[in-house]
Amino acid sequence: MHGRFSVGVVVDSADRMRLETCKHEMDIFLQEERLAGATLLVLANKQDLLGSLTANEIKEALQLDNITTHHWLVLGVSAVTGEKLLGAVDWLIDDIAKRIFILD
Ligand SMILES: Nc1nc2c(ncn2[C@@H]2O[C@H](COP(=O)(O)OP(=O)(O)OP(=O)(O)O)[C@@H](O)[C@H]2O)c(=O)[nH]1
Repeated sequence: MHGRFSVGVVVDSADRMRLETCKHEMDIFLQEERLAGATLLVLANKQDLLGSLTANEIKEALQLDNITTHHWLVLGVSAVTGEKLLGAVDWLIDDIAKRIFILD
């Protein structure tokens, strides 16, 4: 099921301390009624920094596998190198396109 929104969350993959807060905030906003059916794009940013958590580790830390109410994708990106940013945009366009219905 697709709702009207795509929600993007940018996570600082080099900041382990903040992940707990991030998970807590996500748990809260995913319960919002207006976001029912919204898709969730998690950008695990700062992949260029040595020692940052991988996209898979971010997925584990945020327990994304437990999210059954929303379609989600986690992508390891870097705002500095541009790594995977195009992939993120592609996914968003694809996701939005699924909501376009042509009535005739
Ligand atoms: N190496 C690297 N630095 C980045 C990346 N994205 C943002 N930054 C830098 O990180 C610094 C802090 O930016 P952010 O973490 O985006 O800022 P923020 O979360 O709004 O601010 P804080 O609350 O202070 O963490 C800035 O100097 C950015 O240029 C990235 O992908 N790689």
